[in-house]
Parts: sequence; structure tokens; C-alpha cells
Amino acid sequence: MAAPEITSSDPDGFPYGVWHERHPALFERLKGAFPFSSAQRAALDALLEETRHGSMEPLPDDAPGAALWNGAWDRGHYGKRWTDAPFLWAESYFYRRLRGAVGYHAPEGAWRGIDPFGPFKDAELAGDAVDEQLASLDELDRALVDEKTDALLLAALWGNRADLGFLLTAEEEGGDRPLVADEREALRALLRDGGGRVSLVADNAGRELIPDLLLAAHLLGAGRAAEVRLHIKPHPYYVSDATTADVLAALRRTAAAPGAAGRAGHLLWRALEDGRLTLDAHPFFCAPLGYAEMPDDLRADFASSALTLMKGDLNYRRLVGDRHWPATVPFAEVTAHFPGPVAALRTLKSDVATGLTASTVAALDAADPEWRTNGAHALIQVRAPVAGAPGGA
Ligand SMILES: O=P(O)(O)OC[C@@]1(O)O[C@H](CO)[C@@H](O)[C@@H]1O
Repeated sequence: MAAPEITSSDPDGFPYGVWHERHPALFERLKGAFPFSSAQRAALDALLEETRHGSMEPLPDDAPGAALWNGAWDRGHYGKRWTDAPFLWAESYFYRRLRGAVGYHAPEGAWRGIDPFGPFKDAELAGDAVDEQLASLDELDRALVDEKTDALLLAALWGNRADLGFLLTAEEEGGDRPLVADEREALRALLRDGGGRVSLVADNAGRELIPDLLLAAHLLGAGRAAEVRLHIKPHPYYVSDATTADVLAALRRTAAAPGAAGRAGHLLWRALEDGRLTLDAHPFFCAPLGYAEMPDDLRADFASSALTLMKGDLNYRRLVGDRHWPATVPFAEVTAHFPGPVAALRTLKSDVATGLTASTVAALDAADPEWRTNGAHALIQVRAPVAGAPGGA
């Protein structure tokens, strides 16, 4: 029995704060980062007003993407107050409307294709934190393969804290706490034969994508994957989400680094050329729906992967279902729909939680009442389907 979907209607709840604190802060950052025209600023202001006090207006049928938003992705939420609709659906649509407000999708518009979050992504990629990430790879040069896999999985996991949307209204505390669920051993076991394709469903650009790329280079270089497929967004999404342009910028940054990181960057550059590294930007990665509703072509892609690594909080919500699950509901149960083995690497930045023990939940509730949403905690969870089981291999 599925638990109720998470909405934003509770004024004391996390989602409500996203609409009433995070989004206004984001719009102020956007207006400070671009010389928007009065029309663009007015469109942003109107959108913010609509989301906070109005009801959800559909896209005009001739708008770019309307065939999906008013078709396959429509779940009957238009006309509802934004905060009464499912949080995942409503916020995904909010970012489509934001892109519309600044002209990102305008077929002949001068702002077509200008990433509204580009300045933030560029600044982060050029920053000292990325220099430190790249330099730290030299420390792993003499590590054993499994030790290196472990270290790079943790780097990719904690890289997920680098999420501007989250950081607009949250403190970035140091990572590296004990994980609330740590199934790295099961994850490494799925990589051991090394013969298959690893699908890495990326999340954010910059400080999250750099460790993702270093992990991909390691999996390819150490024979833990015959191919890595990097799934990215077809266009900007929830602020920091990585697009192909972000992958190429991060790759150039990595290849230009000295030492082990530079070698990893060149390995990935060659892997893109020879097909051991592939990029996929399926439209569904920006859909307002959970992965249980993914289209057949994407389902077949994941089904043929030795392992799918799902990065980040939003992908976790879409993988398990953005619902008020009991935090102890088994991860295998809520991911039974997913074809092929899947692992989640996620810092906890929203309400949904699954696959935790009762004692862990009790300890977290006692020690840190905001544990679900403050980004201070993280998990690595794995579901390796048994042949013949639902969603099995
Ligand atoms: O997927 P990410 O980048 O790890 O996190 C995305 C996020 O910042 O945005 C959503 C709320 O706006 C939540 O899923 C989460 O807080």
C-alpha cells in the first residue's frame, strides 16, 4: 500500500519553506546575476506570486514542451494551489515555468538556451573547493582498488551537498559523518566482475560532478566497468543540475589539472571518443514523475546495466516515491519497480526516508530533529534484484 504523496500544504513543513523562503532567495540571486529586462523580471515576479498565492496555470498548448506537460506528464494538478499539489510535480513544473519566464525555451528568443543558473555553476567550478577535490586524488594513487572505490564513492556522495538550491537557505556543514545507511560492500560486490555498463544518474554540476567524473574514471580504469553511461539533464532543472555543457566544462577542468586528476580527465576524454563513456540526456530526467513511471526505452536502458547509481536527493525522491513512507520501509520494497540493480548515494535534504533501522531513526530523532532535511546526514543503499523476482535481473 503506497503512503500518501508529499505536498507543500503544511506551513510548518519543509516543502512549504522551499516555496516561501528558498524560491524568493533564488529569484533575488537570479536578478542579481543577469541584466534581465523589465519583462523578464515581471515574469519572474508573476510566477513567484502565482506559486505563493495562486493556482497552477498550464502551459499554453503551443509552448515548448506543452505536449509532455499537458500530455504524458499531466497528472491533473493544474488549477490546484501550488502547495496543494504533490511537491515533486509542482516544483518540477515551477522550474519549467522559471525557464519560461527568462526565455530559455523561446524558439527565436535571444535568451534561448541561456542557463539561468550558469553564473552560479561557473563560479563554483572555478573555485578553490574544486582545486582541492582534484588535488586529493593524488592521495589515492597507491590505494588498493576497493579502497579507491570506497573513497571515491564517499567523495561522490558528499559532493551532493554542493547544491545551490539547498545552500540558499541551509548551512553547509562538514560532511564525512557516519552514514545513516552504508551498503558500500554490497555495491562493490556488484562492480567486482567489471564486465558490464554502470549507469550513473548524475545530479548537480561543479563540486558534485567532479567527484562523479573521478569515480567514473576509476571504474573504467580499474576494470570495474566496461562502460559508464552518464545520465544528465537535457536542460537546466533544479538550479545546480548538470547538463551536457556542465559535463564538458567539468571534464575540461579535470583534464587541465596536474597529477592523477589530469590523468583521469584524459582517460574520460578518450573514453568519450571511443565509447566507453557515453552521455544520455533523456527528457524523462526533467519529468515531474517518479522513476516508477519512466518510459520503456529508459527502463530497457537501466535493465541492461550491471548497476545504476542514483545520485542526490531529488533522484532519491523519484526512485523511492516522494511519499510519507515509514522510514523503516525496506529500500528493496520501494525500489522493486526499478529494472536491474540500483544504488542510491544521497545526502538527506527532504522529508522522504526509507530503508533505515528503527534504532537509527530513534537515534536521529533524538540527536537531530532536522535530520531528514538539513543535509548533515547521508546514505548509500543498494537493491540487487534476485533473478526471477519482480524487477529482477
Ligand atoms: O537533488 P539534490 O540536488 O541533491 O537536492 C535537491 C533539493 O535541494 O531540491 C529539492 C527541494 O527543492 C529537494 O529534493 C532537495 O532539497
